[in-house]
Parts: sequence; C-alpha cells; structure tokens
Amino acid sequence: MKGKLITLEGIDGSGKSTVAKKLQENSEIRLFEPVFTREPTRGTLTGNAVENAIQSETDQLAELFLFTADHAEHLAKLIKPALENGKTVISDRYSDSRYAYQGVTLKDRLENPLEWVKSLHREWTIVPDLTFLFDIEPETAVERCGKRGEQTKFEKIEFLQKVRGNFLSLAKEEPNRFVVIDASSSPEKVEKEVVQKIIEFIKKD
Ligand SMILES: Nc1ncnc2c1ncn2[C@@H]1O[C@H](COP(=O)(O)OP(=O)(O)OP(=O)(O)O)[C@@H](O)[C@H]1O
Ligand SMILES: Cc1cn([C@H]2C[C@H](O)[C@@H](COP(=O)(O)O)O2)c(=O)[nH]c1=O
Repeated sequence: MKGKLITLEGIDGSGKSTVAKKLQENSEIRLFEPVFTREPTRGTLTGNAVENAIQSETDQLAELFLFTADHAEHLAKLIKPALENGKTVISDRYSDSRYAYQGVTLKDRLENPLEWVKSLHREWTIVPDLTFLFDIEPETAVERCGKRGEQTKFEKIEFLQKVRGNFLSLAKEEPNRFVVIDASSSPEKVEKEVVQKIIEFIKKD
C-alpha cells in the first residue's frame, strides 16, 4: 500500500463531519488530492442495510455484522484501490467506531466485546496511519445535535459516555496513531489543528 489512510473518530456530535467538510474545502489539503469517504458508506447495499438497522431495534450482534460487512465492502471497493494508487484517504468514521460503539452495545452478550470486535477485524482490515479522536463531553455533543439527536438510538448521554471511554482507551493503547483533539474548541481552532497535523504527517514521508 503506497497511500496513507487518515481517519476521523469520536462520539456523535463531536464535529467530525464539520471538519471533513472543511478539509474538502481547504486549499492546503486539496493540494494532496485526498479521497474523502465515510462509514457507514452511503447509497450502497451494505450502507443501506446499516442505515435501516440503526433506525430500528436490531439485534446487537446482527448490527455488528452489518457494520462489519459494510467495512469489508468499503475496503474492497474504495479504500484498498485508492491506497494502491498512492492516494491519501480521509474517512469520517472507520473501524475504531466499531470497537468503541459495539464495544458498548455488546457488553451484556460478551465478556470483552471491544477486544472481541477488534480480533474479528485483525486478519483483514487496514489499520489507519493516523487517527484523529474528536474528544468531547457527551452532554455538549448531544446538545449540539439538538432535535437531530432525538431521532437516533445512539445519541444518548449515558451510552455516549461509555463509547467515549472506549475511544480514549483505544487512543491510550496506540499513542503513535491517535491524535486526541479537544473538540469543544471553536470550529476554527479544531480545523486549524487538524489541518496542521495532516500537513505535518504527509510531509514527514
Ligand atoms: N467546534 C464546534 N463548536 C460548536 N458547534 C460545532 C462544532 N463542530 C460542529 N458543531 C456543530 O455540532 C453539530 C454536530 O456536528 P457534526 O455533524 O459535524 O458532528 P459529527 O461528529 O459528524 O456527528 P455524527 O457522528 O452524529 O454524524 C452540528 O450542528 C455542527 O454545526
Ligand atoms: C461506523 C460505525 C458507526 N456506528 C454508529 C455511530 C453513529 O451513531 C451511527 C452512524 O454514524 P454517523 O456518523 O452518525 O452517520 O452509527 C457504530 O455504532 N458502529 C460503527 O462501526
């Protein structure tokens, strides 16, 4: 793989999509001609299945496998070919979302769901080169989501506190891959920090 994979992670409402949009418009980032993508994927068979699953009371294991199927399809159809072509890929959510979220949804079904979900990916996923964790108090994130948050089952403070804990443990385990961003700062400050880190990272090679 010649290209680099950069991922944006964090709880719902942490500001990932806002930054992803800003990165697409940023002239310094555009020079690298990155491929922008996201998980769950949009408008695909697997992405639509995930969308349906998260809008209903789907069995948590079934939901994990749908998210994972979407990841496999995403890797095969977009991520791997882009990296093999030397492209920089920037994904709004990726595997760490599975480890952090399904690490919580499956806690009554499995002994150590986070590790189990990780092990399920180990032999075939591509580990990102750089991951931004948009870290924020769930209260602030849920408030930001307003009415939108009331419609989805994951945007609940207590649940997101546990997801945030999982993200922070993942970041602690791999300090060389993760950059933890204070996502409660202003949109301008968050964008500036992310742009600066991406440029440093790409130029370093
Ligand atoms: N730094 C910021 N300060 C204040 N508000 C912000 C900031 N970043 C984003 N927002 C606002 O917070 C809300 C959620 O942001 P956004 O959709 O980017 O989050 P997200 O992490 O992509 O959420 P999700 O994962 O649920 O899609 C939006 O209304 C956005 O305008
Ligand atoms: C990839 C992925 C996502 N989720 C959760 C996180 C969100 O609540 C929804 C959809 O994501 P969006 O960025 O808000 O569109 O799904 C998850 O639980 N597991 C995953 O692997």
